[in-house]
Amino acid sequence: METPPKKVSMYDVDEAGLLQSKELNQYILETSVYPNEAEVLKELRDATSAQPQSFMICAGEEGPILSLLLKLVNAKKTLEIGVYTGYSLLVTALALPEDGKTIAIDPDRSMFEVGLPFIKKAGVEHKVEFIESIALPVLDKLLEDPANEGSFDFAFVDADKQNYVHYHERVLKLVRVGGMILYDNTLWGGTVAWKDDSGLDEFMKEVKDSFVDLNKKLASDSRIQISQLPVGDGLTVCMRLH
Ligand SMILES: C[S@@+](CC[C@H](N)C(=O)[O-])C[C@H]1O[C@@H](n2cnc3c(N)ncnc32)[C@H](O)[C@@H]1O
Repeated sequence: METPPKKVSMYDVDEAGLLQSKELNQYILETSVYPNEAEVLKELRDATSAQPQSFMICAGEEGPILSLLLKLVNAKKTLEIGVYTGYSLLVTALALPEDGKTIAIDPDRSMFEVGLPFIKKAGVEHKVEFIESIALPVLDKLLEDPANEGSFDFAFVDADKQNYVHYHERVLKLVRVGGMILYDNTLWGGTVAWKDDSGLDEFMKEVKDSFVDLNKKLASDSRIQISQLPVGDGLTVCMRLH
């Protein structure tokens, strides 16, 4: 019997990313990302590379766009779903004003502990409130207090991809009109455009289907304006319109 071809899994993340050109990806990193990356962010990225699931860290080229958008909306109060070792969290904390605050939710505190020394070193620990939990109950708890509605300027969603569609309804209530929600990985390695899924393992296929569904929903949601960027693994930027 023939051995079946290996299915594409989360561990097969290609360094070339969506560009499918390692050289071009490297060019972008070396030309515009790394020269402007804070030293402490570089250190956190290096420390994360020793972790067995280091592919989970957000793409280097996402840092600048995250920071830029946070500053554009004058973000002071933000939300992050999916912290891992805290790269995007540290980018956020560095972009917030001194009295800014970010609520960061993740059920795995051990990985946050890997990044915490760098957050402390950067002098931004006072801007971070880490909540050790899965996200949905925390969002529901926040929404129990009407004062939280429309009180966030910005949200970055980067966890538990199959639940993005459920996060959307909740996060949209928490973010103010004119505020932004960023959804990471929405092009899922380019697989959202694949006609034939037979090369994907079960998890990749399940997540692909949820992104195909989410992408359609976001594109037809009249409460937001979106731009889907081929940055990193696909980043959908949404602005709340009303
Ligand atoms: C892709 S990583 C986040 C990467 C991070 N934003 C960064 O910049 O490195 C996903 C994280 O989501 C967390 N996670 C998994 N399920 C979750 C859930 N239901 N709610 C919140 N976080 C969850 C995992 O523990 C993991 O740390």
